[in-house]
Amino acid sequence: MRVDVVTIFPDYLAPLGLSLIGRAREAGLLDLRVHDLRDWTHDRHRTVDDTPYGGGAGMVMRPEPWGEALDALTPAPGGGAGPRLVVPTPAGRRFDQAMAHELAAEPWLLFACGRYEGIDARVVEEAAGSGRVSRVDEVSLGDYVLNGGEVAVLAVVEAVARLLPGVVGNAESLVEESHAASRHGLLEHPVYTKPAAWRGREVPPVLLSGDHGAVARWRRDEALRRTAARRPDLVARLDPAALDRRDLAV
Ligand SMILES: COC(=O)c1ccnc(N)c1
Repeated sequence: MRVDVVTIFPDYLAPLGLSLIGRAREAGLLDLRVHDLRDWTHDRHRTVDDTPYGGGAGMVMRPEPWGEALDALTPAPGGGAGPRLVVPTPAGRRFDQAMAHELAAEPWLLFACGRYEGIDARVVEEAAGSGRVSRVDEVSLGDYVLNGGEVAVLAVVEAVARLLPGVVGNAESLVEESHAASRHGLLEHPVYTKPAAWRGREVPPVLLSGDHGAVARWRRDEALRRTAARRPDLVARLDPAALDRRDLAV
């Protein structure tokens, strides 16, 4: 997978050179390229923003640098499949594990990191109709505001890259975690490791019992309990299979 990121703070994406994602890049599983939007400015001050039409506080990112950047980084219409353009914004569609899987199936993603009050709306309109990108998604991590899209890109790239074959050592661990489809929308159960007793707190005895059926039932019950307590919204959408304990006869 190729991933391009356009930002006025390239150093913000440095963490993508570390650990799991860094190894994926070294292994050639992820071709990550970070670009400075100011490379597509032409004035002495390398200006990327201006005051908003209609008034109001803050500044808006100018369309010209973005237009030139996207033209430079995407194939001309008819020149082959372009990237899926992803624009992190509080006004976007909610990012979730299902979207992570959707994006992980793409051969090429291009992230546009907005700053200030956002990017001139014509940039996304122009890209969507340009024939240079496969589609455009404005994506939100949740109902809160950041100063820029870079932090969101770090989160989305990690959530997506870890799903690529070969990136996570034990693919099995991808199956068991919260929000994975296999968990029917339940949150993950509590996890424990040695020592069996720590500061007077014992690991739940069922986990030491060796009874795999009882462990599976305990984990399912704990996942349900947690989900009901922390995410009642997910309970409303629960897949009935999540409640079916017949499949726990391991
Ligand atoms: C500038 O971008 C944001 O503030 C942002 C991006 C994605 N998700 C959010 N919740 C905020």
